[in-house]
Amino acid sequence: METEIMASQSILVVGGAGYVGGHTCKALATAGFRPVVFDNFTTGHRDFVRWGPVVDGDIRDAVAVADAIRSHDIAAVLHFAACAYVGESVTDPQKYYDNNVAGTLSLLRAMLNAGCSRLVFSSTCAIYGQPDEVPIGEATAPNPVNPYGASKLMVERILSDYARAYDIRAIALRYFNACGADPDGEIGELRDPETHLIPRAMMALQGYIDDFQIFGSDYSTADGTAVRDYIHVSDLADAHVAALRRLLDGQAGGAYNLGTGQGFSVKEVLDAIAAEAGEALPEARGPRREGDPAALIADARQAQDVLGFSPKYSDLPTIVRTAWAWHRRAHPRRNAEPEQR
Ligand SMILES: NC(=O)c1ccc[n+]([C@@H]2O[C@H](COP(=O)([O-])OP(=O)(O)OC[C@H]3O[C@@H](n4cnc5c(N)ncnc54)[C@H](O)[C@@H]3O)[C@@H](O)[C@H]2O)c1
Ligand SMILES: O=c1ccn([C@@H]2O[C@H](COP(=O)(O)OP(=O)(O)O[C@H]3O[C@H](CO)[C@H](O)[C@H](O)[C@H]3O)[C@@H](O)[C@H]2O)c(=O)[nH]1
Repeated sequence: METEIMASQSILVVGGAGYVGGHTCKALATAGFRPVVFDNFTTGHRDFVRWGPVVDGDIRDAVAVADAIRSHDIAAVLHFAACAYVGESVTDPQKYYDNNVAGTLSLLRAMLNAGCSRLVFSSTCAIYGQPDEVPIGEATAPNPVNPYGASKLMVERILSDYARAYDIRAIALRYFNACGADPDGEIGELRDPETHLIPRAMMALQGYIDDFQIFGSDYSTADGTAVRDYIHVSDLADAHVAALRRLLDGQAGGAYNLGTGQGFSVKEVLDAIAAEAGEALPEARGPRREGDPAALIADARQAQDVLGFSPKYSDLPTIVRTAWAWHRRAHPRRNAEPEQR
């Protein structure tokens, strides 16, 4: 019998030069797909593009996206492109609704024009706002408390309306706290400015910031600091491959939480970082950051059941070890000698 050799399918990874998109390109290549990055490099990194070709472009340019889909014979789109700073979304909502919502409408127009109908979308636990109960299941009523979360919820709504009306099938993946770095050390988390707990703590250890603080010690949690569900970026990447396969198999779209179901407090995360680095962090405690809920923990059983989601790297020591290995390279220690005044 003749064996049919399938050419590897090309997947357009919009925002593929960023943190989660970059790791997902590696997972796609490992799984036998050909990732084609489409990115405007506002927050992305050229040296994160390692597993396939790149098209420089903006998702708000529907003609450029449609051209990329046609010229690379794209089978499906993974959509990571967005602005993703919660605080900035409050002070500059226009930027968020323009890039995240209008940008996605433009991307969808390009997909419809070019005949590409499968999409995996990066959503977030921010769509839930400040829910009263954890763990948070997908049926929890969404109630975003900032324009970033609102923009992601709007896109989810658009995707379900488009799925009903047009030939579009989409899976939204609602990540909780993405963290860690590629276990092989190829890429990691690199932003400017950096607002996230783990990279900020590591930048403080390496002498890059001197204002690191624990935001709030008076939450109703075991040690008073806020609790989050930290999910390793490589596990997120694998979940994207699983969601993609489901869509390419012709199965239904939907929305799935991605987390571990286990929460760690800020204090517990910092203790794990100190243990890995062999060095204590400054114990500076500041006020709560506005809009931060006390605890966000995922109920990710639907992702386990439907996508076979089974995190491999999301134990706290592995998260911290991979992040620290990357950060020491991205931010070599500086200011070893205290400045003379
Ligand atoms: N990092 C997290 O903890 C987290 C949690 C939940 C959801 N998300 C979502 O996951 C996605 C990826 O997040 P990330 O942390 O990797 O962010 P990131 O900033 O590292 O990546 C975003 C990428 O999209 C590109 N981009 C932005 N706007 C674009 C546009 N108009 N056209 C083309 N490219 C554009 C950027 O240059 C960058 O490469 C985002 O949609 C974010 O909202 C992230
Ligand atoms: O310097 C810091 C930075 C953060 N924190 C605390 O650490 C916890 C985690 O904060 P991150 O900024 O790392 O993450 P968030 O939980 O705020 O953000 C996550 O959820 C957001 C929605 O609420 C977005 O989806 C975002 O992309 C995602 O990382 C929070 O309690 C925060 O107050 C500190 O104590 N000090």
